[in-house]
Amino acid sequence: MTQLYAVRMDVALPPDMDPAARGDLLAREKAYSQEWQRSGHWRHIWRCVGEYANLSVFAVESNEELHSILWGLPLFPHMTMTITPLAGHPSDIALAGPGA
Ligand SMILES: O=C(O)C[C@H]1C=CC(=O)O1
Repeated sequence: MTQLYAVRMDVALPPDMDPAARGDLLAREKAYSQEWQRSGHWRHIWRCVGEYANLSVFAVESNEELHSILWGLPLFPHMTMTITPLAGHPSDIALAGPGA
């Protein structure tokens, strides 16, 4: 069964990182992220205003699958992550039947 997770990723790159290496890393990160978005596993990605951070929603089959996707991020060694498993909310009108 598909499970939803909110993942906040905070990025901290070394300030003295070589600009070419930084550019290559970010290009690989973008390609990897967009591949998982196209597959439907990475449902949303939002920039956290004023921060080098994003808030993303993943749809995966297991903790292990999410771990594998996150572990593969080229930026993973430079990220701190906060992961929140999501459950349906009883007040969500999208989950209620007609007339509820
Ligand atoms: O910019 C970021 O938030 C970090 C990272 C996550 C996906 C991506 O393309 O970059």
